[in-house]
Amino acid sequence: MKIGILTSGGDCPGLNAVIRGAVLNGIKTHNVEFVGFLDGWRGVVDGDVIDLPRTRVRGISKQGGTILGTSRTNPFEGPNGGPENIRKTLERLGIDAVIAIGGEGTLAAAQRLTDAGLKIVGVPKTVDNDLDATDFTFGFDTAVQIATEAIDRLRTTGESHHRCMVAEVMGRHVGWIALHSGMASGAHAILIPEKPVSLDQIAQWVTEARDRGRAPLVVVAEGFVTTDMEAPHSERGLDSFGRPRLGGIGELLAPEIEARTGIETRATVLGHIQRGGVPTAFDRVLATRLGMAAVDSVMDGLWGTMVSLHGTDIVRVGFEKALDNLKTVPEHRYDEAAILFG
Ligand SMILES: Nc1ncnc2c1ncn2[C@@H]1O[C@H](COP(=O)(O)OP(=O)(O)O)[C@@H](O)[C@H]1O
Ligand SMILES: O=P(O)(O)OC[C@H]1O[C@](O)(COP(=O)(O)O)[C@@H](O)[C@@H]1O
Ligand SMILES: [Mg+2]
Repeated sequence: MKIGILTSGGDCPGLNAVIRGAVLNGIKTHNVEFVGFLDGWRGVVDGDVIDLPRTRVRGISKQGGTILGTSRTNPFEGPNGGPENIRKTLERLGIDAVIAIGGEGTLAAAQRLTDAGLKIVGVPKTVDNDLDATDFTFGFDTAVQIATEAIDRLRTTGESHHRCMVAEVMGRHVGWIALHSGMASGAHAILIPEKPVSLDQIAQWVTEARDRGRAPLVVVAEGFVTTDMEAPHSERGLDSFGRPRLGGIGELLAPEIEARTGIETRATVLGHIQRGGVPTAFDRVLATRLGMAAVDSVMDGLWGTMVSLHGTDIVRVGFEKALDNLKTVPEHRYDEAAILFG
């Protein structure tokens, strides 16, 4: 048996650990061969693969990024796209099954291809931690760790200058990274997409913190909107899948906070730093287990399912469960964090 693996959509730390986990379990337990598709669905559509012998995955679980490359190619587009062409390409390459590692876009594509009869198993990937039907995704813990370290640094310079510091973190639709890094770093306000807040409320939290002698710290997710905004702030056009590129809400908030509070305010965007570099031990273990479990799912013929973390167990769930809803920050988690604001 030969399994093809791909990594697709935005990268995040832990992708290589998934690949290694899959290859080692496949070779040691099931005696299967592996190839890797280069650059996500692009490699599937073009039949662009590399062999993945055990030597190729040696020591990679601590490496950030993905040794296979990634892209936002739509597998249904182009002269070689679509299920029939892909089926022929897989047959030509002698590939029996595919493991697709990706987020909601990748899994939506995988679901459509599985519905058309292709043999695909998924591994959930999102640094934002917004996929439903899995408790955590690998990469999230690393992003929170990186963000927390960066915010701790902003804190000391903010304190020296008696400034308000605004740290902007990732989070297109959900505020998990902001919630966790904000709570870990003792933020005086955490602003997330799920909970629009007025500028006056933000200014009040900032003023309260200053009045207690603190240098106010605000953590904001890129997808946050104030109660006066209709859509998340976007100033850099669209990405290759046609979605607005977010980022810049921190710079928008800083002068508003300064005007309302009289406190000198600076904004910092953490950006892709949150997605780069070595994964934490937690993410390496989670990613390795998911990769191993994905191969077991292939051996069991569980097409159209993904492996997922449920408590401390790795379980199997249908793609539709993951795609039905976004995993947003629940009200009670926000309310709990808000006790610490101001
Ligand atoms: N409904 C869909 N049908 C087919 N392909 C899709 C669909 N949604 C997204 N894709 C493709 O899935 C890939 C990854 O999507 P994207 O949302 O960028 O990343 P992620 O998998 O991280 O969510 C892209 O190649 C995109 O073209
Ligand atoms: O710059 P890129 O690659 O378009 O990605 C930016 C986007 O990716 C995200 O990090 C989400 O990625 P995930 O698919 O891993 O959740 C968003 O927070 C951000 O808007
Ligand atoms: Mg996505």
